[in-house]
Amino acid sequence: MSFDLEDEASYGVSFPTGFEYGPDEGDGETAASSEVKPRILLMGLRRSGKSSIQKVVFHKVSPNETLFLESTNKIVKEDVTNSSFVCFQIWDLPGHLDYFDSTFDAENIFGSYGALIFVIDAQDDYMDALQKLHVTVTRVYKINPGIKFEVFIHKVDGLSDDHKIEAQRDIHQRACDDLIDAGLENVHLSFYLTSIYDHSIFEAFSKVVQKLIPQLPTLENLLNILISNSGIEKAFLFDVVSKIYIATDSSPVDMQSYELCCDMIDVVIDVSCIYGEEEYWLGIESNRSQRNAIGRDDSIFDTQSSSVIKLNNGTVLYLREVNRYLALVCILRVDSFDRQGLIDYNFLCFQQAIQEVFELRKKSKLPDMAQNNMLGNDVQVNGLSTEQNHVHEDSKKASKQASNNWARN
Ligand SMILES: Nc1nc2c(ncn2[C@@H]2O[C@H](COP(=O)(O)OP(=O)(O)OP(=O)(O)O)[C@@H](O)[C@H]2O)c(=O)[nH]1
Repeated sequence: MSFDLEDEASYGVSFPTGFEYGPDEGDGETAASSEVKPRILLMGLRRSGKSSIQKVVFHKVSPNETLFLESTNKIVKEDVTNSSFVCFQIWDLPGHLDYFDSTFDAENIFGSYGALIFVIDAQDDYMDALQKLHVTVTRVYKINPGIKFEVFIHKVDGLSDDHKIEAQRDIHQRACDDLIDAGLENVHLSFYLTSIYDHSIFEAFSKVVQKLIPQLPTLENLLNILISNSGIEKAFLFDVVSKIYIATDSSPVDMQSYELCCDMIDVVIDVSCIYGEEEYWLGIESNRSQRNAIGRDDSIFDTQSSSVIKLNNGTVLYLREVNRYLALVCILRVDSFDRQGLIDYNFLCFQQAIQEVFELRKKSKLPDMAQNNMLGNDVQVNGLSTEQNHVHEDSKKASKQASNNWARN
């Protein structure tokens, strides 16, 4: 598939300042800094790939550069505060330590609202990893029954398709059997096949992060309204820096569409680095340095910016910035794009609705929620805590108000 790039004017591109995570404009204290953030814990045996995952997804390190990463020796904590919807901490927990030992405060490590990602090296003998997974899940579940357990069957790039499916089936079966034997049949584990060498790691991380966003149903709903009124086939709301999609419409996601949208973000970032700011375009050495260079000056940020890529199969990729960190990437037929005015109008309604949901989030009480989880008192309704349900109900109202104005296709 070849890219038919439109003229340079359509690359009115601009991306976040700094390409580093930080509080959103106008957030002040409220959204990012003052609250207890959900926590994503990366666990697994030594050399299973935990640090590599974090580096590739959140630091734009290329997969090959992880080959010689040194073993992590202590818990490494990092804040990811990239938009009002996606604020969390990632903790990389080295594989050789026993966190249930009295030297660690397990209640503190595992007691927060969030997810535990257990990474299993699928290229290695995974029996020890399964044993460790079992011990971890049983202990952590006692401390924090609200935590989400996610299992990454990792490094699958080295396996044939048949092998991948067989590994997933076998690991799933064994892990669930062990839990049933321990009387923990209600504990839910989600499994993902991942590799840092393709988009699967971004896809899996997207799904993990989405589970931590209480407004997800509202965002999905807004995207559904947007695509049905605008003749769009598929739309993703991306966190641009990490290429995690924080929401999509409710039609199924096919990997190829997701990859295309990720590639578009890469193209747009690269072009904006080259043409967005004169002083940088000569000095660019690699993708990474481009990304680091991109936001040293606020001047390349412009909320009006957008990009169009026409593919030679009659499909158009359309990207619009929603706010400093989020971008909407849509896939549509070229004839639907004839009505770009309507799409742009509906996009403004969508942006407005997102803004309102975003305002509501600032008023939410995540610290209380995290506290409740820590004590194991949280009441869960439909997988959302009561506090999350309030946020969801309020944001549903906001999105409904904003979406009344949308134009029909
Ligand atoms: N083939 C392949 N190798 C990977 C993948 N992810 C990580 N690796 C390699 O696995 C090795 C170990 O990765 P690390 O990220 O250091 O592992 P870790 O789990 O953080 O290890 P500790 O810090 O010792 O707990 C590195 O050489 C990585 O390049 C993957 O998806 N595929």
